[in-house]
Amino acid sequence: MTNVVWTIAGSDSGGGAGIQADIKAMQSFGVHACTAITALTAQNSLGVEAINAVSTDIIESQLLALEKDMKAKVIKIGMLANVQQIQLISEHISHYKAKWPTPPVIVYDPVAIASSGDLLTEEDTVSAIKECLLPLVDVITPNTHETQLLTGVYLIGPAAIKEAASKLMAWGAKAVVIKGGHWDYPSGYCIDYCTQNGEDYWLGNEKIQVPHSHGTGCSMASVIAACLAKDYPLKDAFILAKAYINQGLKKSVRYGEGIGPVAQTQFPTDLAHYPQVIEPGSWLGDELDFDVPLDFNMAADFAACESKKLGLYGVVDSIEWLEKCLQQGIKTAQLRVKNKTQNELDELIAKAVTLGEQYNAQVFINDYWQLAIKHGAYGVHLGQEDLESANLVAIKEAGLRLGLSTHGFYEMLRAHNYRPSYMAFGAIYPTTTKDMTGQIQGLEKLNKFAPLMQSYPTVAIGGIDLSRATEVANTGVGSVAVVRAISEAPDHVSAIRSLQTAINTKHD
Ligand SMILES: Cc1ncc(COP(=O)(O)OP(=O)(O)O)c(N)n1
Ligand SMILES: Cc1ncsc1CCOP(=O)(O)O
Ligand SMILES: [Mg+2]
Repeated sequence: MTNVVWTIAGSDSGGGAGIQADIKAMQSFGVHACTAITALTAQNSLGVEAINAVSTDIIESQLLALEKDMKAKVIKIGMLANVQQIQLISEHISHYKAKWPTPPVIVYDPVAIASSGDLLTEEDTVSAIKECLLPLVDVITPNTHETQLLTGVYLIGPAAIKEAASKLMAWGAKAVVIKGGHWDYPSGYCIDYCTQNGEDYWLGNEKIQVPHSHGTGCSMASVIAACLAKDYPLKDAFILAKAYINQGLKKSVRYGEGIGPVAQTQFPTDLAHYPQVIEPGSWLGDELDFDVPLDFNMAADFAACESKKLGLYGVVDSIEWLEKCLQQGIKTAQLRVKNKTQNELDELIAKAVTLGEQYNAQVFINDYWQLAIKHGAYGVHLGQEDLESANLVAIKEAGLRLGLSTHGFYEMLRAHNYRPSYMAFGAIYPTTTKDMTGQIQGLEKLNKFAPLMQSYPTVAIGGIDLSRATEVANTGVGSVAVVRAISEAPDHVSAIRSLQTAINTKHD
């Protein structure tokens, strides 16, 4: 079942949208696409000439064949041509959710209007969608026209987008992605919105002005489905889908005389295709009426580290261990202490700073940025949650370096807004040092993070030991951060030497 995704959708004879787009987009993200076709549309780049809904019997035969042998981890639903089809699909999905050992995740792209402006579904379908299908949907991905059609909310601004999403969730959808390709708010920009578990995510970039955008909606939903099948969190799937579409728009070419298809490419590896994570205080944040953040929260372009490659990075919880690491020639280290009193912290951090200077090493202080500033530390390491509370302006003005933790693509792009001194990716492997449940990234993702963030010094952390150090370094990440691989080693001197050798050893 791993990585099997079904698409239940209409065929587009022009090859740009529908089933044809879905298969190609899913393929680009390394999942296997199975299909159940709901309509045989006759269309080309100029418009839709016929719809030709497939009978419910024929749809059902496709679903039964797949269910027997190729159960899906994620099911993406696209064009449903009439009420009977909506009812049939809803019945089957209810059955899968109740009976399959692992219930499938349902991504519903409520395809209603083709990019040519033609209606693709009968007009009486909206109430059937709300009553039968939405309660079964994990992620719904309408564009702004479809959102208006389903909710009746006229999308005059961000508050209306949120209101419409709330309606979709009140009808049962667990999460909502509203695709902003047709929105033009603010003018000249493309803004997309996602909401899940009470969190809002907004992405934006300048509109890519190309005529060939046919299939962008289907492709975006398909990439989301594929990424969910690969266990990416929705916010990461959202960002990757948007980057994939941006890349496809830039690479699109003319086929036919009208609106040609978005190009189906590959995993986006160029940062230029990625959208901006919109945060309070940014220009787009202001346009979207985000609450203005505290002044001290807005800072970017932190002091640079000595070199791009930080090498073996020892993360320690005592002054004794810090000195042992520095004595063995480690040049990047972090004092990461928890549960100490203010007086203890003051003394520890002062000592850590002195040791760093003595050994000419880059010693970062985890969490305690005020004391790091007070004692003139080399730098501080902060987590994503600290970004809202730490005085980033004071850290920057004091000339301290800033290292930021990231767990996934969304957090990485968010961290990029601050232009930190280095970017850390974790947890790469399971670890017992810290509870990282649901946040294990693995080597495949690290292989994507490191080149995307190649303008920064990069650090990998979490579960790295001698047996894994070389494969981690081979991703191109410039530093390997470890806790237990040093502190729990029977002989820390030889452990440090072996780790140093392992991360400097490239093999194919
Ligand atoms: C190099 C490096 N990367 C990540 C972390 C984790 O920092 P944070 O998210 O602030 O979590 P805690 O360490 O405070 O538990 C780190 N410390 N160092
Ligand atoms: C602090 C931290 N942040 C992400 S994983 C981790 C702990 C890494 O410890 P270890 O190297 O022992 O797995
Ligand atoms: Mg921290």
